[in-house]
Formats: sequence, structure tokens, C-alpha cells
Amino acid sequence: MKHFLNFIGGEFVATSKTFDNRAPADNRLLGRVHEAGAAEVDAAVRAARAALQGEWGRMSVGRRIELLHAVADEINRRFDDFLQAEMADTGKPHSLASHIDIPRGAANFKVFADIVKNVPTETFETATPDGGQALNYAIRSPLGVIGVVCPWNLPLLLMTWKVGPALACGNTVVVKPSEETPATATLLGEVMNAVGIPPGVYNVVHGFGPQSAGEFLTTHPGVDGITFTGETRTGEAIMAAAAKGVRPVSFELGGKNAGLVFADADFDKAVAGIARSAFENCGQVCLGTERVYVQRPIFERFVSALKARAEALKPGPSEEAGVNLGPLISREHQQKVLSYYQKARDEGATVVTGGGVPQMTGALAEGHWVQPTIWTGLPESAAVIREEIFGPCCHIAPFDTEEEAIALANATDYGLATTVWTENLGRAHRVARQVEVGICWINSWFLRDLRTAFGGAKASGIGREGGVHSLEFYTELRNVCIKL
Ligand SMILES: NC(=O)C1=CN([C@@H]2O[C@H](COP(=O)(O)OP(=O)(O)OC[C@H]3O[C@@H](n4cnc5c(N)ncnc54)[C@H](O)[C@@H]3O)[C@@H](O)[C@H]2O)C=CC1
Ligand SMILES: O=Cc1ccc(S(=O)(=O)O)cc1
Repeated sequence: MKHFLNFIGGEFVATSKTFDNRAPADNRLLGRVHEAGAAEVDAAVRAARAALQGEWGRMSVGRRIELLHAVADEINRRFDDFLQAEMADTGKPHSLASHIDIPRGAANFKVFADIVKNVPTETFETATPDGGQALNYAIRSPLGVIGVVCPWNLPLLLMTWKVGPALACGNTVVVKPSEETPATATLLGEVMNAVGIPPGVYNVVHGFGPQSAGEFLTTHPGVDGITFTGETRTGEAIMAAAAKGVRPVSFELGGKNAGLVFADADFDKAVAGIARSAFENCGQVCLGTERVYVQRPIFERFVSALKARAEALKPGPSEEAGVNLGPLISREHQQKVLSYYQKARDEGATVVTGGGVPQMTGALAEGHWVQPTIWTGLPESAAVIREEIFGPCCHIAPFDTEEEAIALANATDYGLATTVWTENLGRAHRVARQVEVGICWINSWFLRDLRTAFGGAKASGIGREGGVHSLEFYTELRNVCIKL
């Protein structure tokens, strides 16, 4: 039996309280996760503090960067171990995990190491009242011990998206992976030891949120800042915890993202793009599109074409050739998504395709599968149009004018992402400027350059990470003023 242990001060730590880790594809037992209690979380925070005050805190930026490149290289060397662990924990297809999750896991260390190496800070020469001069210059210091609370949808990618810049800036981290996906964060502990990252720089505590490792970590007074990706309501709880001690937070939260397809779009590219944004990772991407608005002249044709795409998706085990649809993460999440499928029917939706559970055979019948689903005909007040579902589904509605499309896209409490499909350059710019989101993709989706700002407007988050913007959260910018 496999055991997923905590990683504290460079050592793997077992606890007496464990819980099952099961594979979403077939519910088989993958291993037992050792839940960290308040004592283990405290030990992890202390180890992180000690590392900050020790070798890591004294290390030159150059050496730190070398080590983070070595972490990336070691992830790539152990690519298959990470791939197998991620596929088992999430059930996602090989094609997805091998092209996105694991490569990004490595890239997140390299990119931020290089950014930290190359970013300058400001200087100002200042006239003084006595007719002399002063020189101001800025320095960036690490924020300190960072609590990193992670979701289950892109476990390695989203964890390293925070750990990479945090370590590059000289901080130490205590990571709380999702209880659903403990494997790759644990494996990363082995990588840290293998390349010589000092003990205590990277720590992992396993467990749940309330009254477990998540709450123990976010309420711990030794944590200097908290970065979190997940549900908006959890963000509210973590923000309340962070208020004690006035500790900064960086949040990437939920979304109810719109896709806008204009009649002048390249039709085939728009259909393929919206299909990806609605169904990739079985719809479990915060950037995914659950509300599609299509200009009336192409509406019917678009609905038929997206239906064909949804019905062509092949659910199955990660490794099987041609499989491009995985399961949902858990039975609980499957029930949540299916409850929205029911709500859509109750509210009078036309179910264009899907709406239930696919017929899976053998062991896969025990997995958390749902059909890709498309609805039309609902009013904007319907639950599946208002609330984040996080499943492979979308509602499609027609619109007439550009103004109407923008108003529909903005009619939500969330503000994470929009994807716009048009061949009209002027329209693309106009729409991009007016949609109230952190990221607007034109004729694309999930096309990421890690140097760009990433984050949500409105209820979708606080702060921006990515490129130099990550430095705003992970460092304390200080000014030194010297009277010359
Ligand atoms: N924006 C995104 O990328 C993601 C959004 N979600 C949304 O969240 C929903 C539920 O997914 P969950 O994993 O249950 O999200 P969640 O927000 O409940 O959990 C994310 C992480 O926060 C931890 N956590 C939960 N409550 C906490 C608390 N009070 N204090 C400290 N840590 C806490 C969890 O243990 C987990 O590590 C999804 O259906 C989806 O709507 C989920 C995953 C990613
Ligand atoms: O699912 C949420 C999500 C997906 C990707 C990223 S990023 O590419 O690392 O910025 C962030 C959040």
C-alpha cells in the first residue's frame, strides 16, 4: 500500500491519522494520505522559518536560481513518475497531462528563476532642502513563510505556479495540496532533496480545509502571506483567517466565463476553441467557458457543430489511445455536476446533448464520469447560467449586437476570463477593453505566456500573479534613501 507522507524540514513524516486516496477513473484505492494535525503544521511552519533564517536566507540569488533550474531539470528527468502520479490522482488523459500539467510544472520553476534574475528595481536622485542630494533605491526582500493552499484540478501546475515564484523570490513555503490530489506535491519533496534545496524551504502538509491542515496553516501566526486557488467561498474563509495579523493574500478564485462567438468568426476555429474551453480537463478549469453566446445568423449551425464535437469526445482510462475525456475528481463533485444537469432540466432547458452519466464498463463503471452536456433555451436567471459548475457543460444563447454580447458577458459576479471569436480586429479590441475580466483571449483559449499578469476581477480573485507581477506579492518592496 502506498503512503502519502507530509514533507517537513526535508523529511517525510507519517502521522497516526490517515485517509484514503482513490482514483477518480475507477475508485480504486491508490494509497493512504497521512493527515497533518496542528502539531505537524506548526513543525512545518517552524522548519520554513528556520530555513529562511538559515542557509536559504543567506544564499546568493545566483545560487538560488541554479537550484531552481535543477528542480525543473529533475522534474523533467522524472517526467514519467510525475505523469503517472498526476494521471492516477485526477484520471486526466495522457495527452493532456503530458502536454500541459507536467511540462508547466517544470517551466514554473525555470521561468520565475529567470525573471527574478533579470528584474531591475527603481532608483531616484532627489534634491534635498539644503541644496544637496539624496539617492533613493529600492530593494526587494522575501515576504517570508508563504502558505500555499492548492486545488485539485491542475495539481502540479497550479501548486508550482505559486511555489516557483515564491522560492525564486527567496521565500520558504508550506504547501497544503488538495485532499483529492496529494501525489505530485509529495513527489516534489523527493525532487527538492535530490537537487539539494535546503531542508525547510519546501514543506508539504496533507489534509482537509476546515479544522484540518488548511485551517491550521492559514490561521498560523508564523505564516507571513497566503496564496490560494480554489472556490470563492473558501477564499472568503481564508481572507478572514489572514485578517488576523494583517497578512497579505493572493487569490485565484472561481469563474463563470463567457465565450462570445461573432458571425464574422472563423467558424471551424471558433467551434474547436469553444469545445476545448468547455470540455478540456472535463470542464474542471477555472478559465473554462460555461456560458456561450453566439451571434444569431450562425447560432443554429454553431449549436450543431458543438454538439458533434461533444459527442465525439472519448471517455476512458488515461493511457488508452484516443481518450480525451477524463472523469470528474470525486463522487461528491460528480453529484454536484449531476445536480446542475437536473436543475437545467427542471428550469426547462433544451438538452442538446448529454445530461447524464456515460455507460462505462468494467472497473471504470465505479468512476466519476459524466457526459459532456450542452443546453439551450434557458433564461439568464437559470442556475446553470449563474453558478460555477466546474463540469464539462455549457449553455448556448443567441445575441444580436456587440453591445448585447458585452453586457451578457459582464452580467455575472465573477470576472476571470472571456474568450472572443471574431475576424474583425476593431471589434476584438473594443470587446477586450469592455469585458470585466482579468484575461481576455481573442481567437484562442488558455494560451499562456507566464510573463503576463494573471488573475481575476470582481469575485474571481485578488491580485495578479505571473511575470514581474508575482514579485508584488512574493516580495516586500523597500526603499533605501541615502543623503549624499
Ligand atoms: N479556480 C480554480 O482553479 C478552482 C476552483 N474550484 C472551485 O471550487 C469548487 C470545489 O473544489 P474544492 O477543491 O472543494 O475547492 P476548495 O476551495 O474547497 O478547496 C481548495 C483548497 O482549499 C482547502 N480549503 C478548503 N477550505 C479551507 C479553509 N476553510 N481553510 C483553508 N483551506 C481550505 C482545500 O483543502 C483545498 O486544498 C469546485 O467545484 C470549483 O467550483 C476548484 C478547484 C480549482
Ligand atoms: O484552473 C485554474 C487555473 C488554470 C491555469 C492557471 S495558470 O495558467 O497557471 O495561470 C491558473 C489557474
